[in-house]
Amino acid sequence: MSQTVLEIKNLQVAYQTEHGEVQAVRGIDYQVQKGETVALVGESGCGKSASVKPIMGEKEANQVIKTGEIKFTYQSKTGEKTIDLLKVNAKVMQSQIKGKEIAMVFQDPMTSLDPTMKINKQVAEAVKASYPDLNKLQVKQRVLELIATVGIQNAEVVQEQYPHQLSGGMRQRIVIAIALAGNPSLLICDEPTTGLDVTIQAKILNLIKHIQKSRKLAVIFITHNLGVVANIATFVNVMYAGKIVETGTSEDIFFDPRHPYTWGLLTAVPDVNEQVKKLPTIAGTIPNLTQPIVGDAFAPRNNYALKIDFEQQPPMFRINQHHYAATWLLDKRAPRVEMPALLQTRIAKMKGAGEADGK
Ligand SMILES: Nc1ncnc2c1ncn2[C@@H]1O[C@H](COP(=O)(O)OP(=O)(O)OP(=O)(O)O)[C@@H](O)[C@H]1O
Repeated sequence: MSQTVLEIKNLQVAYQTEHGEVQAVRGIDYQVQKGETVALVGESGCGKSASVKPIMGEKEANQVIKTGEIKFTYQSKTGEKTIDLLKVNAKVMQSQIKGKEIAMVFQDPMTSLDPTMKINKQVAEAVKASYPDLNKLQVKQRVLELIATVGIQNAEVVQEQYPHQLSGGMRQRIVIAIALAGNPSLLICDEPTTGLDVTIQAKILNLIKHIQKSRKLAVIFITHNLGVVANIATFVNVMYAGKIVETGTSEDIFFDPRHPYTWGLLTAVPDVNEQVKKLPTIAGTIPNLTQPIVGDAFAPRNNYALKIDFEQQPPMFRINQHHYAATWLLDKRAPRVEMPALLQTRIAKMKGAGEADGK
């Protein structure tokens, strides 16, 4: 039986600026179940972070929640509880939810770690914040356990070091240990591997996958690089200009993508087997979100756009029970359009490799 940990309904977030109101999140809906990883993927500025900050109760002075619900279900001291995170007061958020039930791992570990404090002290603070009744020895043991949980073998040595003495990958492991200190039910990872070199990136991704599986965590994984989530996401939500434009399982998105924006993102993922001098990028830029958007926000950059794309917002067309895409190309009146040849070749190769592996 699946258990819904997070349910977001019609979330709309704007920012007030001197140039007008930026409609950063224009109505998104999705759920995260226990033991699932949901990826939010899209170019910079498409609203990934803006849609996730309200989950953590983060509120910039110019942020306005236009409407929506963020239902979070967790085990409180008195049993299972469902709350709307948009309605929880800041004190409860700080004392009971943030860093405890919901934890976050950011891109740059140095912004999460205190450069002047030894690792053991930083992990211990996180442990004590969630378990104030533990004695000194219990805290010490828990710190070592957490450091070992994130795959650090010489925990005794590492815990005595300062962040600058560790590599980027090790620092990110410590940030993950701190995030796990309160035994959260939801972990939000915001570009956790960006900036790390490819082999370290793969190791951190494996670690997150392992932790997610062994603890049956619900994970939201934010990235601009679709390639990163291929092996860890249960579901992928592709975001563009503040909306989810395609949603499906990893298999749906990687083997049967339907939105031209998803085609663009997939084409931009480097393929180690292809000798491409310059990676194709999606031409053009995201729209100005202070101006009203008519039709499909992606239409001006979409080589496959139909006349109606410039006039009417496409609905989410159903492809299968969990795969939907908002593109007029899926309307039964639309001409038949094939995805770019490069992508077709890649998918055929991936399918071939999968079959050869017996998958
Ligand atoms: N505090 C703010 N004030 C004004 N505009 C903001 C603020 N934060 C975000 N925005 C705008 O909201 C839109 C969505 O930004 P957001 O940071 O959510 O995008 P993102 O997809 O997370 O991008 P990135 O990958 O670069 O973090 C962008 O147009 C951005 O400029």
